[in-house]
Amino acid sequence: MDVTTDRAYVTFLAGTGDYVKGVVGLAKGLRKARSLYPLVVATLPDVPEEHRQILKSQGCIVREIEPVYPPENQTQFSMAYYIINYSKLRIWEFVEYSKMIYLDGDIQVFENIDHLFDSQDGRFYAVMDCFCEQTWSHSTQYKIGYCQQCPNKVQWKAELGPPPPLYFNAGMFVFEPSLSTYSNLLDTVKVTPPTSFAEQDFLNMFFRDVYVPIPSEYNLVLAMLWRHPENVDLTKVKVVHYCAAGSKPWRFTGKEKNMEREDIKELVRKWWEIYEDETLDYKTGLKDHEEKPSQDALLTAMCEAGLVPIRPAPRAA
Ligand SMILES: O=c1ccn([C@@H]2O[C@H](COP(=O)(O)OP(=O)(O)O)[C@@H](O)[C@H]2O)c(=O)[nH]1
Ligand SMILES: OC[C@H]1O[C@H](O[C@@H]2[C@@H](O)[C@H](O)[C@@H](O)[C@H](O)[C@@H]2O)[C@H](O)[C@@H](O)[C@H]1O
Ligand SMILES: [Mn+2]
Repeated sequence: MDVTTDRAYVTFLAGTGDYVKGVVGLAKGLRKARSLYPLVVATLPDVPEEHRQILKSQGCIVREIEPVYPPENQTQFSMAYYIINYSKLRIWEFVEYSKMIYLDGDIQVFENIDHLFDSQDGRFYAVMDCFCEQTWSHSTQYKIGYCQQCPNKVQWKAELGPPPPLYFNAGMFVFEPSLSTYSNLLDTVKVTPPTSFAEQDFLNMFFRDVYVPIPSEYNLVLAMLWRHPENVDLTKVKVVHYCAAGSKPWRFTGKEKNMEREDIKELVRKWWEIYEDETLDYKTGLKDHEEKPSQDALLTAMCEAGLVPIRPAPRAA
């Protein structure tokens, strides 16, 4: 596995609430999955200093971003707080990284997915979403019972025009930061009327021509378990997205619809198992007085361990 320093995972944190627990869980999950890359946390200004310190103590790279707001509009977002999710667009400005994997704070990575960083450039990789939840009741798809997860179950009616293009869940995606893309995103969002799924709808429109669907094992949208169980093999799932109503592990009560399911309770338990595992806490590893190994010593150790990092060109004498 080539190790380069210009790759990283990135998540987004806003507010003074408990999503910081989600991000801590994600940082520990990536460590447990032995990912080779750091977790960058794009934080809005309203994230308290105490939360930033917690994230830094877990080895996260904390980067403050400014909010991004869509144009004024009377849109009813599917969830009122979705308006802050437009701020995710700031991550395209993190151009010190050539490739990043975005993960929502309510996602857990249970198996290593570093290989996604080797996917072909110039594409936008994400998992297809599902239109069957109540959150989609505003949409034509929902009204006629059409879902891209089972396109033959209810045919898209020709009189409705072409079927909707493949649509991804924006809780996880592989992308390349770029100042030109960033500038284009911000210019376009200023003139794009907001819609129910906020930045998720916007990103689907923006990246429509380069979107490449990847298997649901990389972002299990929990509703798939009861909406399309035939499309889910839990034994293969690497990434779980706790986006169904009532499924956020750090505030789980089990009272909402579908939250009494044994598979849901097991996935929540697995999240807590990582969150509470102190052996997964970030350790600087070296006592302050100990000499940190030189870069060469680290690279030699990684070569010997078969990690075969890209060795920097020998320094000029
Ligand atoms: O109060 C909030 C709401 C959202 N988020 C971030 O925005 C992401 C998207 O929101 P959410 O996951 O709740 O949307 P869902 O996937 O459940 O629709 C979260 O995962 C967090 O990373 C946050 O930090 N604070
Ligand atoms: O701001 C819009 C959000 O839209 C998405 O969440 C939705 C979507 O997946 C629906 O299809 C589900 O029905 C719903 O439960 C879920 O919350 C993303 O996960 C999130 O990161 C963010 O982009
Ligand atoms: Mn989410």
